[in-house]
This record gives sequence, C-alpha cells and structure tokens, in this order.
Amino acid sequence: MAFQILAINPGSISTKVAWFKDEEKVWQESISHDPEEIASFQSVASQYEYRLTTVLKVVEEKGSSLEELSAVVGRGGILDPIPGGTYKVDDLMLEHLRRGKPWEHASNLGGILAHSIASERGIPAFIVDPVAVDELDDISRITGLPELPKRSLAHALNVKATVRKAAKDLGKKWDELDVIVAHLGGGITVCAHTGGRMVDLNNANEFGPFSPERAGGVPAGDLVRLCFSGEYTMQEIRRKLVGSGGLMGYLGTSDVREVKKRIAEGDQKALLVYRAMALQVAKEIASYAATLKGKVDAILITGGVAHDSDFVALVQERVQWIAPVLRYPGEDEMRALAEGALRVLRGEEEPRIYGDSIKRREA
Ligand SMILES: Nc1ncnc2c1ncn2[C@@H]1O[C@H](COP(=O)(O)OP(=O)(O)OP(=O)(O)O)[C@@H](O)[C@H]1O
Ligand SMILES: CCCC(=O)O
Repeated sequence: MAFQILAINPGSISTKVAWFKDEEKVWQESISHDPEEIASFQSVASQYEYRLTTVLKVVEEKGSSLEELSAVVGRGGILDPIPGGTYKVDDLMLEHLRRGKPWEHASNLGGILAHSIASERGIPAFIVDPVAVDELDDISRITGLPELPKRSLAHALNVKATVRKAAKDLGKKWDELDVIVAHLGGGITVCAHTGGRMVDLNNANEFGPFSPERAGGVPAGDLVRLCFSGEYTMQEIRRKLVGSGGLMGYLGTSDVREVKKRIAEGDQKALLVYRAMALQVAKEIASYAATLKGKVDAILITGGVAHDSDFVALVQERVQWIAPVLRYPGEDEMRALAEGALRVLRGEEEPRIYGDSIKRREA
C-alpha cells in the first residue's frame, strides 16, 4: 500500500503545499500571500490560523482527503542546534517552534501546521533537516571573538537532498561522499559535507558571499560605526544585512534574471556586481577545500541561481581545479520533505527525537 504524505513549506510570503503518494508528487501548489496581510501579524506563530486555513483550502480544492494520509511533514525552522535528519514533532519541539527565539523564521510554522493536521488523525508529524541543523566541527565554530561563535544556519534541506542526488549520480553512499555544496538562492549557503555531516559552512545570514538579497561578510569595523551612527534602528540594520543587502543593495533588485537583462543592455555596474558575486562564491568554495584538506569528490551547485549557466561558468572557471563541478539547478524542497518522511515510514531510518538530540549535544 502506498504512503500518502502531505508536505507543508511556509516561506516568508508564500506557503507551498504538496501531496505525495510514495515518491510520486500528485500535486503541488504555491500560495502567494499579501505581504501587507503577513506584516499585520505580530509574530510568525500568530499566523497559525491564517496559514492553516490556506493549507486546508488547497487540499479541499485539490479533492484530496486528509483521512487517507499516512503522515504530515513540514519544513522546520530555528530550533536549538541539532543534527540533520527526520524528526518527530513532539511537545518540546512545538514549544520551541512557537517561541521564535533568537529570531523568527517562517518555516517554524511547518512543524506546527504538520502537527495540527496529523494529531487530529492519529498519524505522525515530522520535520526534515531544518535550518537549525548544526553538525559543525568545533574548530569551525571559532571566530576570533569568544562571545561570538559561528552558528550553523543553513539551507540544510536542499543541501542534504542535493548530496543524496549526487551520491546516486556518482554511485556512492551519500554519507561517504566528500563534497562542497553551494546553494545559490535568495540567500547563499556554501558548505563542506563529509561523512554525512555539514562540518563547515558560511551561515547564510552572517558570513560568506553576498547573495541576491543578503550582505554576507562585511567590514566589521565599518558595520559597528553604522550601528552606532544613530541613523538606524537595530531592525533597519538587520534588514540591510538580510533582505536589502547583496544584489538588492547594489542594484535594487534581487532577481538575477533582471540583472542579466541589464548586463545584456550594457549596464557595467550590473556586470561588476554579478561578477563579484561569482568571485565571492568561488572563494568560499575554495576555502572549504581547505577544510576538507583537498579531498573533494565534487562541487555541487544548486538553488535558483544555478539555473544561470553563465553564473555557474564564472564560478566553475575559478574552482574546477579542486574537483568536478556538478550542477543541480533549483530545489525541490517539497520532495526532500516527503522523502525524509518516507525513509522513516518505511523503517529505513529511525525518526530522531528533538529533546534527545539537544541533550546529546549538551552532554
Ligand atoms: N532561470 C534563472 N536564471 C537566473 N537566475 C534565476 C533563474 N531562476 C531563478 N533565479 C534566481 O534565483 C534566485 C532565487 O533562488 P531560489 O528560488 O532558490 O531562492 P528562494 O527560495 O527565494 O530563497 P532561499 O533559497 O534563500 O530560500 C533569484 O535571484 C532568482 O532571480
Ligand atoms: C538561514 C538559512 C535558511 C534560509 O535563509 O531560509
């Protein structure tokens, strides 16, 4: 009998919903929300009823029956640091998903919504590879200021799914591959993945290359001066770094297709910034070759910007001396969620327990 799985992926102004019968994606919808309506909520957690109604309406319109579900899976957000994998949503996780600390992420709602739909039907709710996955080697946490260690926040769901895809293509086990993964989306995660773990990475919100909408690493002294200039609130500075930085900051757009259009029309500034982003991505990739001591099976380039073969070529010409570059354009987070749930439903993997993972890390 096929497993039927509902996957829910809440983004900042969209909610993606998909229905799977085993690996077959029966349907997928992405509902765009009115940014003003979203902004009218006090917190991510307070959007719960609004997003739940959205999900239930899509399911009804598609003519699917919630009663046939085997499990519900949601994208998980900012939790305490935990290893990657498929987690059962339990009371402790729910409490942490709702608290929105140290800051909020729309994907926190994924686990909350999955639990709400699943618990009424006595079926399991899961999250898979949330942004809080932390598998860093201790040496990678050291930054230069003891009170500011590197935190692991990454596009873990797509990074892990891409490693699994590459493992199939290369005929190896996913947890035996040594790869560098660059997820090039609105934010950019570059990571060294070895032995099944993300042992070193840039943290998509704080370090590394600038991205379509984020600043990446910036001159620390000048940033301090900006913070104390009296011109900006903390919220405004945060917005500059995540949302209005990178391509958005330099060119007023975070859409790489628009940047390409301007370049084709002869815009030299757009060309310079576009090439600079490729250089920064290449330098970040090369730094993880050092983490892996040069033992790299492949460099995997994924995310929306990987659709752009010119951009990938600019990166490739600077890093192909390290290892072959494989391109996996876009992402299929909905499939990655469903496959994470399927591995547990089929008994191929034990579901992880959030509280146990935190305790193990603290011990
Ligand atoms: N065909 C394409 N050619 C060039 N760039 C593209 C193409 N398709 C998407 N992009 C770019 O990819 C970026 C968005 O990537 P993606 O959809 O992976 O990000 P997201 O899901 O919004 O954010 P994140 O990956 O940080 O969660 C945008 O800059 C967009 O312009
Ligand atoms: C913080 C990394 C993940 C994301 O940007 O959504």
